[in-house]
Amino acid sequence: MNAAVSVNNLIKNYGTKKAVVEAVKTVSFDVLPAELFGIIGPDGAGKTSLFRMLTTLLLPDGGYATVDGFDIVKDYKAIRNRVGYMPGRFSLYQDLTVEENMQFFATIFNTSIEDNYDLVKDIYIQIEPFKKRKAGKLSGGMKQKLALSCALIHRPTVLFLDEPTTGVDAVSRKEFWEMLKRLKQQGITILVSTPYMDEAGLCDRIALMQDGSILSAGTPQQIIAEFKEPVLAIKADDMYKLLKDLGGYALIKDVYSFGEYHHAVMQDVFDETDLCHFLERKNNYNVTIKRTTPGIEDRFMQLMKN
Ligand SMILES: Nc1ncnc2c1ncn2[C@@H]1O[C@H](COP(=O)(O)OP(=O)(O)OP(=O)(O)O)[C@@H](O)[C@H]1O
Repeated sequence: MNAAVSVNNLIKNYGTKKAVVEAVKTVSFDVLPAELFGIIGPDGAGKTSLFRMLTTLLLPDGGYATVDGFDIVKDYKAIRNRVGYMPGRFSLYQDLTVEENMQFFATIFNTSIEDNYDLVKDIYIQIEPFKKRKAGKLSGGMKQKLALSCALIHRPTVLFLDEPTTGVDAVSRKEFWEMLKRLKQQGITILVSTPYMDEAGLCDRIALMQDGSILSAGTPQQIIAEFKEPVLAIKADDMYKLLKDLGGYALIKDVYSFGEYHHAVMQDVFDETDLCHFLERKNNYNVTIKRTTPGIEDRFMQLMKN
């Protein structure tokens, strides 16, 4: 099957020769048609630079890529007609109403809301009651739905969503991912970037990105399976002291905060009772230790430290 997006050793640098920022460093990956592909990485990882190159808004400094079979440099006009792009910020005209924003984006692409209503209906219906309201006066979740509707109005084959759920409440985030699943079922290829690890599991495949490089790519299950060491979830009354003390235990390879627990990556052979006694001797109170299944975040931490 031909890839919907094919990225080969793509490079983006900013700045001058003296002070170069290597935002994207020889990145390669493929996305299949109708795949939901996530680029997962913290702020500054290079996600926006990558998306802006693939949507032809930024020229690469090296490598090449195709979107829907078209070259991102030579065939930029064809690509612009085929992709939908929802940037992290500023994609809407705040002074235009919901309806006017939709009409504006439809007009740019020489189409109309009516022509493609079936594609955006599910999403647009939720904001239609506010169609006379200015975009600037919408809640975060509603802005996000409007931005997605605008990015879809010309029926793109590939959709790029740059951190679409940043600053959006938990319920709207969940609804948003359900919308993405439905769009995928309609055959749209979706590339979505996010700093949230919990969203990685909702993608068909993901690439973990940091400092301009892809550290690992595959299905969420494949990435989790790369993590081989045993992990313990540990908590006590004073979590700060606990973290420091865990760092001094010989059989712990790595330890970091993880929600209400700390995660300790253990050597293959260890004894939980011995660890508990060690922590109690150091005056940690109400210590709880339990074996836990590693997730994508654990693998990311491991890759970042290597
Ligand atoms: N126009 C620019 N000039 C100089 N450096 C830039 C420019 N744009 C981005 N950078 C730098 O390139 C690196 C990658 O930034 P980029 O915005 O692509 O990452 P990101 O993963 O999308 O992060 P964020 O969510 O913070 O935007 C960062 O170090 C950033 O400071």
